[in-house]
Amino acid sequence: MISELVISDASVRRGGRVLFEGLGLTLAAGQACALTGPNGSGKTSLLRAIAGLVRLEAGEIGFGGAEPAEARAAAVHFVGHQDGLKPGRTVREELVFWSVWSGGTEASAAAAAETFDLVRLLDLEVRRLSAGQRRRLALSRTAAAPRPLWLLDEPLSPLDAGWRARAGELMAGHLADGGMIVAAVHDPLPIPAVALDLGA
Ligand SMILES: Nc1ncnc2c1ncn2[C@@H]1O[C@H](COP(=O)(O)OP(=O)(O)OP(=O)(O)O)[C@@H](O)[C@H]1O
Repeated sequence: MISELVISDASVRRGGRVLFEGLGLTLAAGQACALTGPNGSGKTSLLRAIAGLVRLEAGEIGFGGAEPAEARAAAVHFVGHQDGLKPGRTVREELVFWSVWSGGTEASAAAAAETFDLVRLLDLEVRRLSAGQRRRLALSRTAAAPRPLWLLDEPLSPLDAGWRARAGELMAGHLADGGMIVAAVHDPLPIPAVALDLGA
């Protein structure tokens, strides 16, 4: 279990351009960060750097003393903007795959399907889902296996008003349980969050 995320003096370069430098962020258990900034300012790149998928040019990302590779493998859910779902799998196959892969079980996958109202869609191929249903399926990974740090890239954008509110409740519940969230957003997050603006 990790209980802290500390980013210090971080810089990331992509395509020959420095996206940000000298960036710092400290999150404790129970805290969220709303990452904002114009298109191309580096929000996704920062989430990917926290997940270990993009190399920092300078600086450090620490997980409260845990070994970074282990923390990333066992304590982080990354729900990307491109949600990484396989179009030819059924919702059930996708949910069970991600659940077992991230340390959950078939039973926790079934519970996640209930939580995200996916039960009637379980036999449908992912390619047939609407944008909001796809996002609910991607977000259901967070319920299928408990992991303390959620990295969410525009988690609410395709969701309707009811699901935005429900996602806010689920995020608030995660924070109340001592979890942490870093979410890249263009609209305000429906939970209290530290603001980090890459466009500032
Ligand atoms: N693999 C790559 N090679 C070259 N440039 C890249 C690569 N990945 C991202 N970039 C560039 O880095 C910049 C930041 O991209 P990023 O996706 O992090 O921005 P963002 O703030 O999430 O944008 P948006 O709000 O549009 O989602 C963009 O100019 C993008 O073209």
